[in-house]
Amino acid sequence: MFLEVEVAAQGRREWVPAEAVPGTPRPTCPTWIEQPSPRQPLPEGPTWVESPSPRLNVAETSRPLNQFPPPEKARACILAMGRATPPNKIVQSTYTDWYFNVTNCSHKGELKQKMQRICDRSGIETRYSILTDEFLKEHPEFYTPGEPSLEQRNSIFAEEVPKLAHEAAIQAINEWGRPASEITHLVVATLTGIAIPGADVMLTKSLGLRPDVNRVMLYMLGCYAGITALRVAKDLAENNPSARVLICCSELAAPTFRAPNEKFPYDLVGTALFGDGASGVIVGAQPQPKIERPLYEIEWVGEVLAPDSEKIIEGTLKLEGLQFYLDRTLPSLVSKHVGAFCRTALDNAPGKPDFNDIFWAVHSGGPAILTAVEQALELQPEKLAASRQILKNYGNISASTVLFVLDELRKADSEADNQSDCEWGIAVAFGPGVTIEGALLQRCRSN
Ligand SMILES: CC(C)(COP(=O)(O)OP(=O)(O)OC[C@H]1O[C@@H](n2cnc3c(N)ncnc32)[C@H](O)[C@@H]1OP(=O)(O)O)[C@@H](O)C(=O)NCCC(=O)NCCSC(=O)CC(=O)O
Repeated sequence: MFLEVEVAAQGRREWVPAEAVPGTPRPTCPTWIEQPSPRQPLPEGPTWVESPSPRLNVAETSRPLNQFPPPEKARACILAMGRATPPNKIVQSTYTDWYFNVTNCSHKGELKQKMQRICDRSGIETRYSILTDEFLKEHPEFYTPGEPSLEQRNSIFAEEVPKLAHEAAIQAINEWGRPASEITHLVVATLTGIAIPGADVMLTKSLGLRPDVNRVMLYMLGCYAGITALRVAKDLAENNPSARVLICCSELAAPTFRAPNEKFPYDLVGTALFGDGASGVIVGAQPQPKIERPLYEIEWVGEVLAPDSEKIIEGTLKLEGLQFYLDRTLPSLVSKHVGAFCRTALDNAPGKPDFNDIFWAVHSGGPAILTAVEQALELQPEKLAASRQILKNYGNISASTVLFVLDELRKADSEADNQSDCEWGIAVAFGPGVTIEGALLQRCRSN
């Protein structure tokens, strides 16, 4: 315990250990309580009573939770970004025919028309996938109803996830301009399969990182994991002198790929929207002058759970792969809670700017998600141009999406970067929970 005392001779105040101040009672230690011996029957515990959930309104949750570090600490910055996709490009306008054909379901006319309607309204023109004709010929278990495929899927993902992450990481490292051996921490996020050892180990080897690089693996979080990775990287960079954190998000849509089935209409939504892609990001504080060129300073990162929403996005790992349930109410739920969350984030910026005074990197979950955010925040349509462009070119690439949007926004020649005048911005993503996670960023002007 420390007490603030006045140093008499000098008239200033400082913090000293309590025991150094005469007359201060010593803090009492918790007393040891006799426990019943294990042989005695345990006293009956309280029974589990179903209590009404606290029904916290997101707007009412106590904030600020994340106003760390204190201002004198150097903020973490995004120092470089890279992205990668598999070579196989899907053209969305022809996808329905290909999908029903390759899964031997062309006879399911009504379902096929529904899929076509979803694809037409998806806002997507192209996306990327490891699933080619040749691949699916070799792996009929991916679409044969009732055929177990978890083992095959996992062994394929164990190779493909780090492979894609490697490409994105190499781009980021090249842009960063320092050797891979100077990466001190590695944070890897994926929703695609589970491997032991994981993609973090494969990447450490393939990228030539130091064997004592400190690794963190984020499995199965969902689309908000790109921001979670930024949050972890920010903490690591701000609390470890000279740390340089490599983030890799690597996502494939293949875990949920299966033949269309009338019983699971939400499968069609996922199959129409999700694509493959990996993102590499390097984060560090106190950039080295003339070597490192910071892109964004990460001012604040936070997340919040929407109340009573656990069943809105659900994944179930089955022998036939990952079953992903997407409730139709997701866009309206996002719309209900995103405003309070983003206001909290933005209150950390000087002058508390308005939503239309900043740049936006919103997770391109689907056109209905983007419209929900646009309407809830009353954003001018151009504010989500980068998010819509990433959706159009890549689809929803889960955790990588929001990082692709940020990468798009920082490219001065990008069509979507019509917000380069804005100094402050918010990157925000959504996923199971339902979780809203976001970062307040300040654009670095040295670029
Ligand atoms: C799917 C859409 C592109 C469809 O566009 P529109 O809404 O404009 O069109 P629409 O209403 O006519 O819908 C077209 C058809 O899709 C059906 N449909 C829409 N949403 C559905 C759902 N969740 N489950 C089952 N069917 C659904 C409609 O009933 C309709 O069928 P019919 O034509 O037969 O009447 C859009 O609704 C959308 O963007 N939805 C949000 C998708 C989403 O949840 N994304 C987040 C993914 S999760 C994520 O990003 C986070 C994470 O994974 O962690």
